[in-house]
Amino acid sequence: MSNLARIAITGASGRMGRMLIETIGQSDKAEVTGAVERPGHDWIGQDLGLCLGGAETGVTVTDDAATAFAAADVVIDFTAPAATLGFASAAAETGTAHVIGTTGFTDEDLTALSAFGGDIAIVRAGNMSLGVNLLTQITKQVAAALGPDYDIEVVEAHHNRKVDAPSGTALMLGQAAADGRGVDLNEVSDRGRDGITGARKQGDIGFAVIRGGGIVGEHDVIFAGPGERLILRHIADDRGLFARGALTAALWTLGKAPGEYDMLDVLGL
Ligand SMILES: NC(=O)C1=CN([C@@H]2O[C@H](COP(=O)(O)OP(=O)(O)OC[C@H]3O[C@@H](n4cnc5c(N)ncnc54)[C@H](O)[C@@H]3O)[C@@H](O)[C@H]2O)C=CC1
Ligand SMILES: O=C(O)C1=N[C@H](C(=O)O)C[C@H](O)C1
Repeated sequence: MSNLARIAITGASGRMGRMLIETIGQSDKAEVTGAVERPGHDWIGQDLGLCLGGAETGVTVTDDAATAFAAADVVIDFTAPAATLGFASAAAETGTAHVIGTTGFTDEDLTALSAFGGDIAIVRAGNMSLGVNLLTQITKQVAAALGPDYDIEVVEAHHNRKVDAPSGTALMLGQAAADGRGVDLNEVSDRGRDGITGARKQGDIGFAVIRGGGIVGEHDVIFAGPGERLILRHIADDRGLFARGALTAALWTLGKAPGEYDMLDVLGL
């Protein structure tokens, strides 16, 4: 019997699904034992390896999440909010830990997800990279140090296939800035400017969004103050960055008590 952690991948054919399968394939600590796609997808019923243009793996792509999860130690899920809510319910039923990279949740979705943290270990982060999670800590520190005459703006850029905005990462950075200032992000965030907007309101945290080409993910936190600007920047060069973070999180969940965790817990930041 193998000592490898058994991992089920949802959204197996997606950009992140493929990257996760490649990353886990190179790991000596884990193996892909399940692959889930949405009902009606071409890959359902086919061998995962053949779908990816490689050798047969013995893993059949399925739309039956519960069966795939029951045979896994942990699920890694980068799909879409509605799908992830369903997967959290299935993972809670099968007692399988759930690593969530999906972004674009509403506050109601997040409340619903929280309930499953009573049954299983859930790690959720809008960005699984070490650099961004470190940047949230730095952003909080800088926001706490600078007064309200430093305007905070979060600018993010992503590829033209991304469906949610602002990005999960931008929201993490905005939350960190709000935490640093001791304010409620919902009360100060300015997420859409168009037309005669009036002057900027002091204390707001603004978000701006760029979509184009194949940009993997870029984030700036700008502190624009009297006579100077401080800009904190993260650039992701390669999606493998997120997949490696997700695998680290998946291995970290093994033996963990039920609860809601994030990458700061995983990385010990
Ligand atoms: N937290 C992080 O570090 C990162 C998060 N993301 C997030 O991950 C998510 C996915 O991103 P991509 O892979 O670029 O998107 P994608 O569109 O390439 O892939 C999504 C996959 O999910 C599948 N899917 C959708 N509904 C499903 C269902 N009900 N059952 C099974 N499969 C289903 C789709 O068929 C598709 O294969 C997005 O929310 C994105 O923002 C992406 C990169 C890094
Ligand atoms: O959709 C993406 O691609 C990414 N999504 C995440 C986000 O919304 O922040 C993380 C990363 O920036 C790539």
